[in-house]
Amino acid sequence: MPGSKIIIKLKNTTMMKLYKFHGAGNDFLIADARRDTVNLSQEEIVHLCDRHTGFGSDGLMVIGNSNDTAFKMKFYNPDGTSGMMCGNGGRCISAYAAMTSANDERHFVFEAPDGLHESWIEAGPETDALGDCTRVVRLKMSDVKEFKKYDDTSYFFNTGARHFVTAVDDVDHTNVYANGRAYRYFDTRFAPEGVNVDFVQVRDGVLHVRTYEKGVENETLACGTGIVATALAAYMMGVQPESVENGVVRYAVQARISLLHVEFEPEKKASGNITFNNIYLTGPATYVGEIEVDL
Ligand SMILES: N[C@@H](CCC[C@H](N)C(=O)O)C(=O)O
Repeated sequence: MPGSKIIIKLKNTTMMKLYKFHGAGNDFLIADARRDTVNLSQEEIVHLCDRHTGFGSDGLMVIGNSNDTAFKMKFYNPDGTSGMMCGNGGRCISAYAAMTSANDERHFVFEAPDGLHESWIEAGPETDALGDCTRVVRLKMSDVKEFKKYDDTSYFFNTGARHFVTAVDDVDHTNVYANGRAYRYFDTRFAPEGVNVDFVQVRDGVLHVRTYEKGVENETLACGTGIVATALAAYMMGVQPESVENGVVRYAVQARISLLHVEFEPEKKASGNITFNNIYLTGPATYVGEIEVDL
């Protein structure tokens, strides 16, 4: 298997492997319940994801067997909360499924918290000088049937996870941590669950986005459901897409360290409502290495 390998044996008992991936810098630990017995408590998830006292990640996923699809994905935030979709997680778990498949499979249908998803390995695997191994993964997201407009530059979308998207004049100098926390914790519009917050600025036809993620309670380097929400909001704000072909709208979205693409088909209903169908998120998913733990 390509990628660097770190084996950490804490005690000499039964071990569970965890695979470290990142999707555009949004990093995850993956446990494989198809092979190992995975029975993690919330406390253990919080510990594993902790950047100081654990291994560190923006979330943990469990890949499991499914009766009807290639696999089942369960996602946990680093605070142990779950029940939502994770876009970059969906791309990373697809890269992991490809990496562990017998015949280098490149297309998957899988179950996730918000329903069925389909993914394709579009390019790779390509190993870099550090031994990290990247695949370009295209992920079909759930259609979005409803959203909320607050004003011309701010929208709420549920793209599998809850997102508030707001346009800013200078995203590089936006205080994502302070402003994100203010919306997440103190804005009654999003209570009691809270919200992820995406700050976007359009520059040279590209959406530059920075996201405060709830559950991480900080800025992450990218957030897949947030990148999708940002592209849908940009469409509603009248931002010129990178292309429109046969009804398919495409935006380029620059997260902190990677460029991703979002495609979708907007549909205007007789009621005047707009829905977003056939939404795809495409970007890199990188295998970093594996660790072996006992808890
Ligand atoms: N990073 C994820 C989103 C994870 C869920 C989010 N933190 C929440 O609590 O809603 C992505 O790539 O979509």
